[in-house]
Amino acid sequence: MVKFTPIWALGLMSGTSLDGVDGAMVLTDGQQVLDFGATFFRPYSEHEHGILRDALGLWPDGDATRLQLAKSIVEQAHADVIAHFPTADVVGFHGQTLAHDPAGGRTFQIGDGAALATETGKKIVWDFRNADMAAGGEGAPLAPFFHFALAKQLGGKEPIAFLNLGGVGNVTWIDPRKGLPTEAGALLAFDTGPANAPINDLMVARSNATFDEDGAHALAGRVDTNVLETFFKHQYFERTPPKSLDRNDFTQIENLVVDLSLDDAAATLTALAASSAYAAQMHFPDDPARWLICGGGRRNPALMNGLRQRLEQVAPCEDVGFDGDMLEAQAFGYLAVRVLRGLATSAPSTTGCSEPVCGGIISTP
Ligand SMILES: Nc1ncnc2c1ncn2[C@@H]1O[C@H](COP(=O)(O)OP(=O)(O)OP(=O)(O)O)[C@@H](O)[C@H]1O
Ligand SMILES: CC(=O)N[C@H]1[C@@H]2OC[C@@H](O2)[C@@H](O)[C@@H]1O[C@H](C)C(=O)O
Repeated sequence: MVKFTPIWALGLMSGTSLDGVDGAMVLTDGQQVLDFGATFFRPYSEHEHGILRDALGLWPDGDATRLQLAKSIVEQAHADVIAHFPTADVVGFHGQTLAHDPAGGRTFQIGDGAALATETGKKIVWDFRNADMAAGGEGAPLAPFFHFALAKQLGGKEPIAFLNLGGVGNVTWIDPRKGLPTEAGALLAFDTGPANAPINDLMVARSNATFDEDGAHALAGRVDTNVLETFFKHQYFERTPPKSLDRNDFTQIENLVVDLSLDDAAATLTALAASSAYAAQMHFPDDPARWLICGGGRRNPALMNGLRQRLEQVAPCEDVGFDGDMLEAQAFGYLAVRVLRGLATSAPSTTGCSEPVCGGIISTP
């Protein structure tokens, strides 16, 4: 392995739930993760959230006014976060995904990294997904190489899985006995299905809340097993990975629960999210010895109960010392350093690209 000097990278992530921008520092040489640093969360105001929500689904040739509004909110919010980290050597800027269509070979993250470099005076690595798509990949998920580094750090000898429960769920299966993430059999990664997005959409449509806090509604409701059965007829679950989703790929689920009470609908959508993770397992080479859960869904006891009923050895990633709110942001800091060093950020087993890809644009101030 070539030796690189470790640097502090700031990773920035604005996820599909549109709640705000996560920023997290990670010390890395692009291979090992040597330390974690400070973190910061900059929420979107209700007004900003509304504008971003309104822009979801737009492509670059969409309504220019809505796009411009969303773009300036995303860039300003990220500049605010960068200002909290004057010591960052480089910034990994994911941007905000507005639309993702892997079958059509296109993905769209809003936010101009070159403009951000000029504004903040920092070296910015951005546009992580397009090179992977150009090489025939899904463009997502991209956190798996970071998950691999974390699994190596844990030092276990058995396969483990990281499950991220954001708006959409994504999983990385890892064999930590392999030396490199690009090695055959080291990784398998893909989006599992809907996670929090349908639950949030239900709450927005039927209550004054934006999410089912602590799974209160789901815990009070009953799961409709007929809906579960209908849902799992969707061809996505059978499809061989790698595969990825757009946040809005499963919006028709709302129709499946329209006749249920709010509590029963929440219970059913929460069970769908848990069952999607279970369905993922059939694609793994081996059952993992442990499932480490990250993302906001790990705070939902109904969802965690659902996972524990279906899977062995489920634990929030805090149990092994990781920060489940910041893992995705840290991942993009880590990937930024890999891009600086010319190392791969995705592989055939993580996105379906034809060969390992080093994806990302480097913009200097
Ligand atoms: N206490 C809680 N109870 C229930 N659900 C919660 C709780 N805290 C967070 N969540 C859920 O987690 C979501 C946020 O998760 P997260 O921040 O991981 O999403 P994201 O990073 O935007 O999404 P993605 O990973 O898909 O890009 C919230 O919208 C909510 O649905
Ligand atoms: C296109 C896009 O932005 N996808 C996100 C989204 O949010 C979760 C899931 O869908 C995952 O595929 C990805 O994010 C994570 C950070 C990833 O690329 O690993």
